Amino acid sequence: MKGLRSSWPKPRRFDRNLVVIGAGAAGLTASYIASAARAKVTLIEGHKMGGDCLNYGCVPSKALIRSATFLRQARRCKDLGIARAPVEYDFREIMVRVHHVIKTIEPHDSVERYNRLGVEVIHGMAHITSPWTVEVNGRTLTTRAIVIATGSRPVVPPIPGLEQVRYYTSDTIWSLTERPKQLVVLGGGPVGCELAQAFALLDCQVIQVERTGLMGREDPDAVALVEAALRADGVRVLTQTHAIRCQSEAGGQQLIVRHQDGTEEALPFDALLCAAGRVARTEGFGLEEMGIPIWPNGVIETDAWLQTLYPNIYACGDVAGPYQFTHVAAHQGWYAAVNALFGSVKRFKVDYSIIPWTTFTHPEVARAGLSETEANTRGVRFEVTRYSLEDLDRAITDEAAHGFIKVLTVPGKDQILGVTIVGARAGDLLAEFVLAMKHGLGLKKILGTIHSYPTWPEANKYVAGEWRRAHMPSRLLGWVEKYHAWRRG
Ligand SMILES: Cc1cc2nc3c(=O)[nH]c(=O)nc-3n(C[C@H](O)[C@H](O)[C@H](O)COP(=O)(O)OP(=O)(O)OC[C@H]3O[C@@H](n4cnc5c(N)ncnc54)[C@H](O)[C@@H]3O)c2cc1C
Ligand SMILES: NC(=O)c1ccc[n+]([C@@H]2O[C@H](COP(=O)([O-])OP(=O)(O)OC[C@H]3O[C@@H](n4cnc5c(N)ncnc54)[C@H](O)[C@@H]3O)[C@@H](O)[C@H]2O)c1
Repeated sequence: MKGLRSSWPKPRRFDRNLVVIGAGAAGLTASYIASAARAKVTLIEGHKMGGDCLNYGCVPSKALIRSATFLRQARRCKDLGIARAPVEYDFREIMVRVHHVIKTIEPHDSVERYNRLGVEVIHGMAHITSPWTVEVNGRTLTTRAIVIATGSRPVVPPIPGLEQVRYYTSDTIWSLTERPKQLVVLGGGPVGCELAQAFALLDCQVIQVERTGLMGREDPDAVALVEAALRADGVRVLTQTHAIRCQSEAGGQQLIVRHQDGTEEALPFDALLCAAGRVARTEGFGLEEMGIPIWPNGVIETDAWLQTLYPNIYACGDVAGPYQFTHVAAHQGWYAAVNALFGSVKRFKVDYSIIPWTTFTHPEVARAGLSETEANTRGVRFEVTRYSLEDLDRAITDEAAHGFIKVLTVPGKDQILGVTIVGARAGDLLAEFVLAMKHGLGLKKILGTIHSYPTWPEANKYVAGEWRRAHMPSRLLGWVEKYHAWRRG
């Protein structure tokens, strides 16, 4: 390692303790932590502060989903005893609102806010020129350590003819001002499912094409509920279907797909959304020249401390993997900053033990820890406890009594190995399990906690109750029964 670094001249002194490249969730957190620790830190952003999450990802997608959810509720007003709830809307106005939401959140990630926190922010494309130097806007900054937080970009699959048709990615779909009449969504991951459902509710005819199955990482029971909900909202879901080519003719644009049985079909569209995954941004800013290795899945090779090949260059967020979530990027940002600044004294391995995530379809799917499939693949022994949200009072009053909580525990113990929740408020319900798992609290502790009535989190207590019922101390209960009989005389 030392040898590697010695091929570059080391500055005699450094202008900064840390240079962070990229102002998404990972880079913002890393620079915030560094300035809070009184280090001299510069954050370089080549495009928009807030990165993907604010500008093209979580924020616009959740804002769009909110409008779509309102339309679903209005259309199902009879379920709530309301005869008619006519709604009128303009697609353009909904997109205006999406951008308004971005603008409202923008100050949280702004240059002004970070300047106030003590972070120097430079707008420009950074280029790493040595282990201790970064170039931006023709200036060379010297630094003790570097954090790479350059994120990821959407994959555009190599489908013949794609370049000749009107296609969008999550980077560009937010520029729509007119509703596409027919939208083809390519991909059945979280982006594809969330957006296919939202656009269908906004009265687009949506066809979703997925080469395998929807939401491949999730519990099959959860996926079945989401797939049924997508269909009920009007999405034509085509799984095990391959995109063959795009064609543009006088009659319009088409995606030719091949179904599992080998038949081909032409799907007409006026917009096609590529939601086929995201790939780390690793090119064009010095990694190649520095020989920083990339794993076969495209992310920068890092160790348990997020160090790259060069011990003073760290990577975090989507560019480092293994997850692609805002909260994981922020979590890693803390480790990257702390290890970069204090690693020679004490360093911390990133804790990936309990990673939660939620896909914001309707119903939501929320996960932490192992799924049944993962536990089986890894040979982990487990018991399953299930609670149906159909029995939850609050879900019934909300006319949303669908879904379940599934908890995996160590056989004979209440220790939680994993949780999958499907339902209207799954993402919120998950938080209690994440806290329990993180701090080693078992289902008995959740059962012993008062949950206010009638709330959704009561479901967590009820699933713990199901576990308890299945693990009653039968011998003791036999004695207790005899005791009561004796007391009756
Ligand atoms: C549609 C969609 C919905 C999503 N919804 C969710 C969700 O609900 N929940 C969730 O947890 N995650 C969600 N995600 C994923 C989430 O957006 C990402 O995991 C997260 O943004 C990653 O943060 P990051 O800091 O690693 O990268 P980014 O946010 O991509 O930030 C990287 C930044 O680096 C900058 N940059 C790159 N190269 C350079 C350079 N050489 N010099 C200077 N700057 C550079 C880029 O301009 C960018 O601003 C969603 C993603 C999409 C696409
Ligand atoms: N709620 C959330 O937390 C949330 C929401 C959206 C995105 N994200 C993050 O963003 C990342 C990217 O999401 P994504 O959905 O784009 O990616 P993904 O990798 O999760 O899913 C992409 C899907 O597209 C399919 N696919 C790829 N090429 C295809 C082709 N040519 N034809 C048909 N299907 C094809 C794949 O089989 C896969 O199922 C995810 O990893 C996720 O972590 C998170």
